[in-house]
Amino acid sequence: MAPEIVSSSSAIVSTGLAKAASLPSRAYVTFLAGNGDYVKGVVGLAKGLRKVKSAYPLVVAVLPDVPDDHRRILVDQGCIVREIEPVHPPQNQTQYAMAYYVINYSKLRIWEFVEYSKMIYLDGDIQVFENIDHLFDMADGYLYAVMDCFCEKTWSHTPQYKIGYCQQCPDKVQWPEELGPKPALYFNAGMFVFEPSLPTYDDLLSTLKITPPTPFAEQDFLNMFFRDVYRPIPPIYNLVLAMLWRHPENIELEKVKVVHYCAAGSKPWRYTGKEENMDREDIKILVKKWWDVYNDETLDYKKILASNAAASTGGVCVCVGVGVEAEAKKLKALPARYIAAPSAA
Ligand SMILES: O=c1ccn([C@@H]2O[C@H](COP(=O)(O)OP(=O)(O)O)[C@@H](O)[C@H]2O)c(=O)[nH]1
Ligand SMILES: OC[C@H]1O[C@H](O[C@@H]2[C@@H](O)[C@H](O)[C@@H](O)[C@H](O)[C@@H]2O)[C@H](O)[C@@H](O)[C@H]1O
Ligand SMILES: [Mn+2]
Repeated sequence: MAPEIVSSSSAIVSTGLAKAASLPSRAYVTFLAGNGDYVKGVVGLAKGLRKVKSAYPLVVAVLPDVPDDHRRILVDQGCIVREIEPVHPPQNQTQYAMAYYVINYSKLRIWEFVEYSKMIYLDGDIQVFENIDHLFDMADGYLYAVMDCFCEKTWSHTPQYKIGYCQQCPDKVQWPEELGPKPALYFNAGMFVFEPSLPTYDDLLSTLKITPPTPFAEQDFLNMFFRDVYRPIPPIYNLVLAMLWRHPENIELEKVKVVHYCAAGSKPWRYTGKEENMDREDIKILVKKWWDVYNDETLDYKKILASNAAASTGGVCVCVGVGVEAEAKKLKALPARYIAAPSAA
């Protein structure tokens, strides 16, 4: 039987708490497809956000093919599970950089989550090691994201790769005039700060219908669509791992807050250390850091619920869920009606 989709209770808590304290309704959001092992990435992300005491919940946009047991796991970790319909790009002969990228167009559904005024999208293969809630306070009207790197083989189809040009070091190889204007700044779509909006959502989907797909699928499309409102933020907010060997001069690892395990072979839950660059000491440290959070049972939502319930006295708020406990502390005790716990399936 499908688990109770928690958005009813946790959303009440998060929006209820927001209304109670007139906090803007904000949330982190990630995307989960299939019945494979990416669910481990999302569990790790939920626990990571809890460890850094984020004040906002984690919404998980799941495709219909995400099985009930995986949804239950996410609900039990305090996530707000929202089912979305897939988004299919126009029929095409495009060779995607990775064949599975075609499912990533479904990320576009998150612009429809207008119960939130601002959201931070994070891929399921991302971990947040330091609190980034302050990014929600950046000016409205823009899409904020970290610039990508064009130096990996995944970019070998592009002119910039062929001439050795990368926006991370624009002076190393000058962009030749004969290739036309220099490419606009290009962001990695594994992490971005955005504002859900129905007009934008409708515009995204109608524009997609007439846009021939390209190798980086929805990432290319989002860069084209938001080109005029994209604002770069520092790489500490989305360390694309390839930066460690492609542009080490741009990275101060000890200052990095968010790590994106997107390099081939770097997904912690699949890590063998055998692929190129995966035997680097910094990669081994980052993979261990991910596992330390994933295996930390004190970060399990259910354990927090149980210890809160034991500690709570009548009338004191037991507001839990990814992020709301921090919010609850801020708001002091609220009437017991804000007790949040996933309703039984
Ligand atoms: O089988 C899959 C493949 C991808 N994803 C989601 O789509 C995102 C983008 O894919 P991925 O991170 O593998 O792309 P990369 O950043 O490595 O290019 C993942 O982080 C997941 O959130 C998923 O849920 N299941
Ligand atoms: O569907 C396209 C994907 O494109 C991006 O991943 C790429 C990109 O970062 C390249 O620059 C790297 O070389 C490559 O390794 C990495 O996989 C996003 O991380 C992902 O969320 C998703 O949008
Ligand atoms: Mn990713």
